[in-house]
Amino acid sequence: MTVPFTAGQSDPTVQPVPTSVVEQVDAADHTLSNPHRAVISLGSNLGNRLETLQGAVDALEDTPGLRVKAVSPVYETEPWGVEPGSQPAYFNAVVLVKTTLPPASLLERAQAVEEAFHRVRDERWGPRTIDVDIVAYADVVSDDPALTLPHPRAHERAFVLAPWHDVDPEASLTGRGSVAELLDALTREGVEPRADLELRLPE
Ligand SMILES: Nc1ncnc2c1ncn2[C@@H]1O[C@H](COP(=O)(O)OP(=O)(O)OP(=O)(O)O)[C@@H](O)[C@H]1O
Ligand SMILES: Nc1nc2c(c(=O)[nH]1)N=C(CO)CN2
Repeated sequence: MTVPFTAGQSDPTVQPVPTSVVEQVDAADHTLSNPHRAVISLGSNLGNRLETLQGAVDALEDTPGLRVKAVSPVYETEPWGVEPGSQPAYFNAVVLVKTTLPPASLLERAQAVEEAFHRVRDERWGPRTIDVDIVAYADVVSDDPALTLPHPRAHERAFVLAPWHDVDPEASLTGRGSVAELLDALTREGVEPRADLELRLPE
């Protein structure tokens, strides 16, 4: 007669799992069952800007583990950080999402969406068909250059804060203060709402 091993007792093939591994698995499980809010900024100043922004919203919604909860109005904005008149005007918008993806996977997905719209990277702040930036992910603060959170320049960009404020007037940017106050401190010149245009919230 074979006597089965009693779990956790004398089976020599069962090795103890290190506490660090248990903690990592628990953290991953927690993330999976606990969606986080994230704020994503979209910008386009080449090609059919509205169509591209809508394509990016739809591609985000098609991401497993991500739901788009809100889409902001569209703004037409002067290019920020470059010589005036050197680039076409942008369309900008912000989307609020809930996601079970960890921050690094969300960035990967954002970059895949940029690639799908043939975003070319040559000069810093060069014109682009689409830019997908992670403005904030829950209350995560990170100075990792590959993914800095919140986005290190979001607090000084009215083209991010104005649409974000429209969809979440109570929002705050971790470590910086309320979006409403940050926006008050900036000029809105060159950041014009385009009430004649609209992005659809995917069904
Ligand atoms: N919060 C963030 N969102 C998106 N990319 C980030 C973030 N933090 C760091 N990065 C890194 O920044 C790198 C450059 O990104 P990108 O080319 O989109 O910059 P940019 O949009 O031209 O400028 P900016 O960062 O000022 O918006 C990316 O490869 C990415 O790894
Ligand atoms: N108006 C505007 N200016 C920019 C934008 C943008 O989305 N809108 N994105 C940049 C790099 O992320 C640099 N400058």
